[in-house]
Amino acid sequence: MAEYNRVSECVGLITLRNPPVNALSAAVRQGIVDTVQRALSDPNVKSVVICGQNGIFCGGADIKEFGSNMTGPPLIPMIHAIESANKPVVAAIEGSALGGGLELALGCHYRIAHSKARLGLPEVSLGLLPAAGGSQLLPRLIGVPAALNLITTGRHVTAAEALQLGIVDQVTDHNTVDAAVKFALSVAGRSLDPRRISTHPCPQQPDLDAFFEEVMQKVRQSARGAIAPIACVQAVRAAATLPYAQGMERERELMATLFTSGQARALQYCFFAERAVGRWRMPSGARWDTSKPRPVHKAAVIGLGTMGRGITVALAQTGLSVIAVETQEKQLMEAKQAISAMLERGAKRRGVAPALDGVIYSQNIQAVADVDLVIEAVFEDIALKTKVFQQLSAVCKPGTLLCTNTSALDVDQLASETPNPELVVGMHFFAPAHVMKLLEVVYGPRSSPQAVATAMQLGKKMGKASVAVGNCRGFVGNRMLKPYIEEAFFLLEEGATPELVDQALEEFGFPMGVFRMSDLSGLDVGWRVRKGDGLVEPGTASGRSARIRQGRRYSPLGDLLCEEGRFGQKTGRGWYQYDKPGSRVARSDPWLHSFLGAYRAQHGLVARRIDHQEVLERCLYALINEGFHILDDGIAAGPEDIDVIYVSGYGWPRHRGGPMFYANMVGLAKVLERLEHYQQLHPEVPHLQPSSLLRRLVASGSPPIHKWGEAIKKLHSQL
Ligand SMILES: C/C=C(\C)C(=O)SCCNC(=O)CCNC(=O)[C@H](O)C(C)(C)COP(=O)(O)OP(=O)(O)OC[C@H]1O[C@@H](n2cnc3c(N)ncnc32)[C@H](O)[C@@H]1OP(=O)(O)O
Repeated sequence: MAEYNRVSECVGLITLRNPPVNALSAAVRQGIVDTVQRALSDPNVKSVVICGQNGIFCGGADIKEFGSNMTGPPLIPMIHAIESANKPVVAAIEGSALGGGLELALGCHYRIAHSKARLGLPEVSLGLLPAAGGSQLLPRLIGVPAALNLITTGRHVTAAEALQLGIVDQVTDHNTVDAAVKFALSVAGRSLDPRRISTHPCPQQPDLDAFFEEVMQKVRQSARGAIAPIACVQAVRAAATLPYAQGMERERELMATLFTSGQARALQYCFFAERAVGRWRMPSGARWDTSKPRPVHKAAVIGLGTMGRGITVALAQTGLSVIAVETQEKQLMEAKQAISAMLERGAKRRGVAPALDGVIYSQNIQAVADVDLVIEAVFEDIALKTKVFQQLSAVCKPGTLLCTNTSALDVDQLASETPNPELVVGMHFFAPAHVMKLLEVVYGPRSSPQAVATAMQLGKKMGKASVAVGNCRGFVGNRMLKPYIEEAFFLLEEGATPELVDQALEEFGFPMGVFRMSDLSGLDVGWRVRKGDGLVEPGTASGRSARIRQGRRYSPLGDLLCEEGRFGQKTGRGWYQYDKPGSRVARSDPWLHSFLGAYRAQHGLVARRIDHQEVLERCLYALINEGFHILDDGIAAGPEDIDVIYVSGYGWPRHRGGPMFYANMVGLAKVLERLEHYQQLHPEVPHLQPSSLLRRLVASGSPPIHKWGEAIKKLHSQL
């Protein structure tokens, strides 16, 4: 797990070998301890180089070990032994040096990095802090503000930035190990005292108390309830104020609290879930590892409204050539300007040239004749989309994949209007499409595995968290959102205010509660959908019967606000009021409160006191319950798919792992009991009726989330 060789006669070369990322498993740690000892005791060795095999230095501690009893030598004494060695130790950093990997490098006396390497202390994103000395060493090396920035955000820096910050001593474009060996030879015999970071004083920070108070306030605000960023600040403060040994003790104490926390479990679950969704599978048995994607060199986007523009940018930024089609001349001109501006801004941010020449604009759908894949993003109207699909089928070369960016329409129905339904999939982007991480790849019963594989691969290229899901109304994300929003409306009828509901959800960790979100996205969006579903009626009727539509409880509150022209931020009024249309600062609106009072009186509803717990239970458990229906229906292959969708596209707080992980943490029996409780109180609300899968999982002993897949298979086979 760590190989030892002597090179250039007097350099001991230690190579970490633990594919794919040389994580510091027990065996690797043991290997390092043994090989360092060997190098230090070999009189022929004058200096030592540590590197990793296969172009990656080290991805840090082995995260898979965290859930089990840790064995093998601990990291901290291992790193201290390297630092206190009497021969120079040089880290040769290729690929990544992350977390414990960077801490290992900080224990070395010198660091040489390849120009393409990335370095960072991302422990915070796993609910932890750099507790192998990173929180104490990095501030001593690069100063408190820079170290705080890296440690509290977990961001990875390039080799160039690492050099500028003083994390590495040299950057090379050539063979890093060769450069490190040469360097190691050049420093052999030099005094190592100045190179031992733990002995450095932490650079002075003026107005220390005020500085840390301000940092803590900012971090608390952005953490939205996450505890690790706060512990990271506390640990760095210890580095700035305490001698090294005491700082290390503080680091250990803080880590002890984080290590066993539910948040750390949630965040580590997210890490693996994001990787697991790439291993997609369909109910037909088709899978990621047996389905070969088609090459996509040239793509097209049809319809250049907000979504089409974002999709064009996302595609062009991957280096594809894109034909962007919009039939309306004025709209095409506006889109061209907007897309160019987005590409320029993105390129500036990433320090590259904008891919302006990668996009060709056309008013004519014939221009897409030779593309490999088309993404249709026209107005959400089935007749219009059907017409576009028929045109595309006639125009495109054989084998072109036809993708629709619908958020609600039936992908299978569209597919059935084309001669090659196997080439049709949904690619459901989220606005703004070039920014939002999530992509739902929607397959119908006739979509070919190759079409799904191609869309998934393209999503990955665009940097999206791409999740393959089955076709149903709202797919996964929006289908689960519906009961969540409906419960929020019902809570208003029963006595809550938008402020109360939003506060409960924001304290839970959502960036915005239901109503502030609805004001941002526009109340008219849902109104149009409800009208299409035949749910909207004139608002004059009163009483309970006026609030039962299509046999179930219905709240017309959103419709009534739309009838008043209150569409949210864009009209300056919605669930809140705004200084002017387009303004973003929501203020409580007395009009809305009297409107709610009048509405309750009209319908004979008596307002009661509603607390945060009820808001959370009703909104979140209704959403989770729909998640169980989705699993039972086979629309999502596993709970990880649902959780990745919610964390990357719907603002579910990552430190709570996603809705299904949250249900697992709360306990399935408790979720079931609360749903049963609310269902008894609200029998006319079907979405509070516990899903049969939830009942069956509880009856089978509430298996932990990583065993749900197995349990679901078993339960289905018993049906
Ligand atoms: C205390 C805590 C300490 C001391 C720590 O060190 S905590 C760990 C800190 N390190 C990290 O957070 C790094 C995590 N890894 C990554 O960011 C990336 O994997 C990478 C940048 C190192 C490489 O990225 P990429 O090439 O895209 O590869 P994948 O991300 O797809 O990973 C490949 C497989 O390796 C598994 N993996 C990655 N890192 C670790 C790790 N530290 N421990 C265990 N396993 C790791 C990853 O899960 C992939 O496997 P599968 O899940 O696909 O089976």
